[in-house]
Amino acid sequence: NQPTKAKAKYMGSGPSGLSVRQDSVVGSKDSPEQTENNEIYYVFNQKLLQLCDQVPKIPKRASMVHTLIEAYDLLDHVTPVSPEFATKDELLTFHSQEYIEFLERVNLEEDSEKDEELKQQFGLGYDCPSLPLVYDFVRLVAGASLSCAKALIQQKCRIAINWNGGWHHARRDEAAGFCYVNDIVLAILKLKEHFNRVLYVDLDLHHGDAVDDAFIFTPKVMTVSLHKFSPGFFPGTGSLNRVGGGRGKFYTISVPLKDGIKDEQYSDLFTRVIEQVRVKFQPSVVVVQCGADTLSSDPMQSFNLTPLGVGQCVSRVLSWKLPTLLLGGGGYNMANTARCWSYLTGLVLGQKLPSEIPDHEFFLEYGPGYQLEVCPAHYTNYNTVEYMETVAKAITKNLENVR
Ligand SMILES: CC1(C)CN(C2CCCC2)C(=O)N1c1ccccc1/C=C/C(=O)NO
Ligand SMILES: [Zn+2]
Repeated sequence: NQPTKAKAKYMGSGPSGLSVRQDSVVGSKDSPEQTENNEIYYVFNQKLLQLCDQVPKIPKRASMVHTLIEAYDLLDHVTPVSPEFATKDELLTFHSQEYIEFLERVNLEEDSEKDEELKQQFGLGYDCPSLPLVYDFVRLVAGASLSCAKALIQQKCRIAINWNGGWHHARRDEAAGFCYVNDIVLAILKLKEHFNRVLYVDLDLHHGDAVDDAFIFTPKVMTVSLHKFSPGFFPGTGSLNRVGGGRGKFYTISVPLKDGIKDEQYSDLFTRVIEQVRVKFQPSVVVVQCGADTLSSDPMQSFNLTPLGVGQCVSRVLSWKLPTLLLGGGGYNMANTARCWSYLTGLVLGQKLPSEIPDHEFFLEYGPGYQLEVCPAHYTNYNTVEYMETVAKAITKNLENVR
């Protein structure tokens, strides 16, 4: 029961070229407006998939994730919700007017030489190639994460999922690190209006720098980021002594790791840190960025995790039974990213998925084994026991200053 295709009505070309009225229907087509109070909101529509499929470096990833989840019959157990476009005002709660109006203007341009230096100024260029319909993409990605935040606030669900969100590097006034809009900051700002203490957990290979920066001075949002930290590795921030500042000091937790870490060591450290965070911070809502570029066969070739390791961390957070928002993020081995996020969706539903990849449009991408499981690679693990102890002890010490 997919949401019917959002009935987009093009009302002639406005200033941005396309002004679309989005009648998003909630729930299934045969029960419009009806939303059984299901526990799990799953946000998507065809427009969002189409826009995300076009993002370079992750071609068709959005559709691969969605169709694998559908092929495993998981959509029958969630409430599929078609997201609204974020309004310009909603985008402006974090992003600058100049940046947003720039995206609005270049939305329709082909990749012309025009505005070239302007594009550079706003981060479009190398790490963030110009996207066709970039403004529509930004508004719908942000709208999807905001739809999740609103559903959690209105208690329409306890868990909300947007696998097309999680763009943690986007800055207030520029695209960065392949992120064009910071849907995470927008969602947290919305959640913060109704929840006292928001916990943000970033499991992506990369440090969630722009989310950290957005909340570095407030004790209302605690950010915990596990990431690769090594000379020259993007974004270069997230060292152990990055603890936040002002009234927010010690409410930023950085967990810097080395290449080669595997499921057990990763989830053990995560558990040690996050259980202390839970006791000290007592979050009222949790946002988890589940970037899958930590998996063993990701082109990043850095960490050596499998979906089981990521799942152990997500399960730990879900066991707290708090309102929880799950987001996507990095992940450049498309099939393994789809495997990971399908596995996590099954986890949320308490469903064990069969190992055989079900037949569906992208079946051949899962060869030669056509299995759900991801095998660890034979990487050297540079995270010694001593190093892990040092990290855990430093974080414990910092957390003594909280509460
Ligand atoms: C352009 C991509 C995103 C792709 N890529 C690899 C993977 C596969 C081919 C090269 C990168 O290193 N990228 C980046 C380049 C510059 C800055 C940031 C990133 C990635 C950020 C990220 O994942 N944050 O969570
Ligand atoms: Zn990443």
